[in-house]
Amino acid sequence: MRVKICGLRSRAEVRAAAEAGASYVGLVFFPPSPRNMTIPDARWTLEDVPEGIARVALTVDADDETLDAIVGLERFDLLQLHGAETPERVAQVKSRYGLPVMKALGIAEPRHLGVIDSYAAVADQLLIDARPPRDATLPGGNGLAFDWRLIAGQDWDVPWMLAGGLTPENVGEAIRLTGARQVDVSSGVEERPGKKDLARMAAFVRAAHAAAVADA
Ligand SMILES: O=C(O)c1ccccc1N[C@@H]1O[C@H](COP(=O)(O)O)[C@@H](O)[C@H]1O
Repeated sequence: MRVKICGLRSRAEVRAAAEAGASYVGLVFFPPSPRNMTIPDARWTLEDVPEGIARVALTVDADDETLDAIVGLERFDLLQLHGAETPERVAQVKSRYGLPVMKALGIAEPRHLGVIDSYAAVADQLLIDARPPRDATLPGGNGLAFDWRLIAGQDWDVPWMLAGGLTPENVGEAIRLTGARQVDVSSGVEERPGKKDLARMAAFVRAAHAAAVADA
């Protein structure tokens, strides 16, 4: 079981996520988000991440100039594209930067599963998230879950992560229903938007690992 904790905003939060056992730590580069990270602050925030933990940069329909600045920090191992990027754009980003790319896809109904294969053909990983409401400011990080039965028994040609409204309380059931081997959380481990709750991060990782062991 691999856990990603996203929307971290300080070195203390990154350290706590690592100590809790996260396999991925994520920073959000999206100004409307309460978890937004500036490029200069990211360099310092990720200065001493332990070896073996993947550092993820989350962007939303970012242009090349923004991605150049983020990748130029030389701090990231994985790019998470969380906007309306097409499969062509995913392929372009992957080849321009030579970093693995994880494409986030929002689902709410069976018909939304249809596009996933075209992204699996170009992305290194997929992140299956809840589809945000039409009037949402953020395309993710809304603490919104989808009906996990939609993807029960599904698998794709590349590794995938389950996200959307996960919490220490529900992640076990989500793993049991979907068979996810990787899970991602942001708002479910916060004390308020943009501020992580260190005890909830640890509880989340414990619950995810317990469900994976129970499943094995
Ligand atoms: O967290 C954000 O602010 C955010 C902003 C823009 C796009 C995605 C964002 N977060 C990602 O959304 C999912 C689910 O989050 P949550 O656990 O439901 O709060 C997760 O991948 C976050 O990384």
